[in-house]
Amino acid sequence: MSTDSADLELVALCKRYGAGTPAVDAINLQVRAGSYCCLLGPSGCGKTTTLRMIAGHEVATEGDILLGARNITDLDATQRGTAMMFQSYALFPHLTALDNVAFGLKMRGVDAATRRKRAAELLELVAMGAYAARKPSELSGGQQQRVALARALITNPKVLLLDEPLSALDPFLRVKMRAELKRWQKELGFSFVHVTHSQEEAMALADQVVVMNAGRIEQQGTPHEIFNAPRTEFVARFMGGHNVLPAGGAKVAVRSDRTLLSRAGGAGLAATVHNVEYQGTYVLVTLASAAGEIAAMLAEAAFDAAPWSPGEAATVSWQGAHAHALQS
Ligand SMILES: Nc1ncnc2c1ncn2[C@@H]1O[C@H](COP(=O)(O)OP(=O)(O)OP(=O)(O)O)[C@@H](O)[C@H]1O
Repeated sequence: MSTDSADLELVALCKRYGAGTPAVDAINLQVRAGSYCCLLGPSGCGKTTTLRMIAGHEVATEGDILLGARNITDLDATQRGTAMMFQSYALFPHLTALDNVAFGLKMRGVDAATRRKRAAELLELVAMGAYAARKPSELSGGQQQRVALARALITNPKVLLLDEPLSALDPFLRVKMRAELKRWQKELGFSFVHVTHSQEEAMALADQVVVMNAGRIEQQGTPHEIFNAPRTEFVARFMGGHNVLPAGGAKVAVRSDRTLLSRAGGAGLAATVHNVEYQGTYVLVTLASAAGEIAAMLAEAAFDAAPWSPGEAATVSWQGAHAHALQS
């Protein structure tokens, strides 16, 4: 399998469907060759439109898409060096796994013997050689995903584009296939650009997380950077696991497992416990305060040593080093 990945770059890329707010608003993004990038954001933020412009399924209104040394903005989808894997895998129900995989080469005019040989090699690569003669309805969700991956790989892409590839799977299989996708990406050595609305999925998979909001990139970085130093209130709230709290006329984000509760009063925010939820390793204590709802994740042993009950008054505080100033 060739692994000639290339850097992907989006330069001031825009998509407007009509008057009003653009679906994608002049985004700049670099995805390094051989890396796993997740486009993450709520419904309607423009992530699918961005992916479809990279794939050539949607025309860019303005801006450029560069792949290695080539400007692919206006090229036909089949000429770009990208391949797409869809949410429902989009396998043809009446074709066998082998013919589904071979299909991409048929479209490119490759002769039948060559395309079947190549398709068989790719099915072996994804450990599906034994299922070559089966139709999609005779395969499990995970097996269909592997066939879809082999089908995307047959055109030798430099970048694989994945649109919510795990959302059709049940939660158990989703976690299993997530690990498999990551392994394939490392083994194949080329870039994956994966659209998801799941924070957990992006954190588990990505080298680079790109958080989008209303057509713009709100923040990008490693999962660790995004989770530990959210730059805006949107990112802190969207990633979860943080409280957004007032501090000196500005707002800061503090992780809920670093939010401290005391009965002694002193410096901090006055709050009232309104719910206590046992979660195993942690106990989640939610409180009402003038700054809105606050969540504190207390280690089980700490909670057991001094339990909290609904209705109790508490003072919420945090260490300065654990607070991240947020841009408005
Ligand atoms: N063909 C279209 N015509 C008009 N507007 C569109 C079209 N496709 C998308 N949009 C609009 O562009 C914006 C971005 O849509 P997009 O599908 O990229 O969002 P998304 O982040 O992928 O959301 P989701 O997670 O729901 O798929 C939305 O406001 C959407 O309504």
